[in-house]
Amino acid sequence: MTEDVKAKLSEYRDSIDNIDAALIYLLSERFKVTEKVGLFKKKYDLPPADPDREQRQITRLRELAKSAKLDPDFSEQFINFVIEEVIRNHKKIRKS
Ligand SMILES: O=C(O)C(=O)C[C@]1(C(=O)O)C=C[C@@H](O)C=C1
Repeated sequence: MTEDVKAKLSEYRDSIDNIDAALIYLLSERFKVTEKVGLFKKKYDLPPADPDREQRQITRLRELAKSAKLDPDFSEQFINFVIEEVIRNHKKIRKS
């Protein structure tokens, strides 16, 4: 690798590191809110999962992904992955 190539790759990676940090902070904020939702659902005896809400989120995010030139299937997989973890947390809170 030439010095120029190394420098360019390092520049791209610095940018990736910043974006990854932003994603972690955003996810952390999302999970702080969903923890409140979990406690709220426990208090009012609401079910951990709401499939209708999930479907609306998926539809909305797929549209947003298209306009952002991101793969809508990837976006759907990503939000499903996050929601799965939220539901697991809601169930834990419910049992606590
Ligand atoms: O909106 C809710 O009811 C939530 O519990 C939050 C959330 C989400 O993470 O977005 C999680 C589980 C539900 O199935 C739907 C959405």
